[in-house]
Amino acid sequence: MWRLFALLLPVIRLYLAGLKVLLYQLLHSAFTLPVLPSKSGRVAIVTGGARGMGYETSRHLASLGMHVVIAGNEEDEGLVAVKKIQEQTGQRKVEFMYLDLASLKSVRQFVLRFKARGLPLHVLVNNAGVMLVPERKTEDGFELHFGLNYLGHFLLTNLLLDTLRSSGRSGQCSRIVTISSATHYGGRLNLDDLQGRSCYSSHGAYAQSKLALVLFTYHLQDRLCAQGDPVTANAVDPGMVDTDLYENLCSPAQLAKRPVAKLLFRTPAEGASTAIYAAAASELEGVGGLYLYNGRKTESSVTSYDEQLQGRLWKQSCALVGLQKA
Ligand SMILES: NC(=O)c1ccc[n+]([C@@H]2O[C@H](COP(=O)([O-])OP(=O)(O)OC[C@H]3O[C@@H](n4cnc5c(N)ncnc54)[C@H](O)[C@@H]3O)[C@@H](O)[C@H]2O)c1
Repeated sequence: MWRLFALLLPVIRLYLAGLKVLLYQLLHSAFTLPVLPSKSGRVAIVTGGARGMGYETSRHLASLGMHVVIAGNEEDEGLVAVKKIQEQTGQRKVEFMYLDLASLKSVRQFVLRFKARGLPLHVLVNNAGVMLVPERKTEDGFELHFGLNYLGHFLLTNLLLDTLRSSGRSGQCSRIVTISSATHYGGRLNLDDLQGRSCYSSHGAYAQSKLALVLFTYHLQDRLCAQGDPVTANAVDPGMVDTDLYENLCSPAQLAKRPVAKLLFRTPAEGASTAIYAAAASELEGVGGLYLYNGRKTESSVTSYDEQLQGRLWKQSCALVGLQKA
């Protein structure tokens, strides 16, 4: 009985968070991006930039003149996306680089290849993600949602920090934009069981990974501030958006989702607008540590502001990915 309850609770929490977002989307129109300044000569990496919101983010940043690196694990899809963006925006400096966030080795290799190019880095969009995948492990043995959505981005960001730092300056900070989700409000972070071994729930695992990304963003911003680095870190909640992310919903939920998505979900372009805003808006110059939803600063969950938890998660994450400095 207790086990059934423990399994159902994360499902209920996730669907409640979803319902709240749908209600909001029913009553409010999508955030409209203001005209953004040219970003010619600047470089961005967008993880999972080949489809969904990542594609829209890559396309928009390229249209602002940025050199965009789409970092993803599906090469064919990535190359098609590059071609489409080049044709639509006229920006030739759009490229695909292989990155599998479910492999720490791949993350390290990606960073080495990127750094070997000698390019600066002004914007890192931690966008890639998976949701509700049946229990699976990453190459390194981590629960997939935690390992890919969170730990992969944790390592990627940390390894790219020196380049972000040296590419930014006062008045023109480099920016880290990390895509979280409203599901983080229902997320629970169990530092003694981050891999969900005691009672696995894909719903709980997804929500936990998205909560971990908010905790990470706030702690990262504090560290950047303390060191006086010209880099900012913000978290973005895109709302509910009609993308392939929902492909792992069970069949009845898929059937129910289709008409609801048509009516109430945002399009990928609408969903990406807050991430693009965080990456490029002049109003956000030098501003970090925010949770942005529908183009505005919003309160994230009470747990996400727990500084002790942020610090403990950071330390544990360093140990898990093999980073020396905690
Ligand atoms: N769609 C929504 O309603 C919604 C709501 C809240 C948050 N989000 C978040 O938005 C982000 C983008 O999702 P989306 O909705 O555009 O979905 P999507 O499925 O269209 O895009 C996900 C991207 O992640 C990439 N990816 C998956 N596994 C990867 C791996 N191992 N290595 C590298 N890249 C990998 C995919 O190739 C794809 O490009 C995700 O982080 C998701 O959690 C989405």
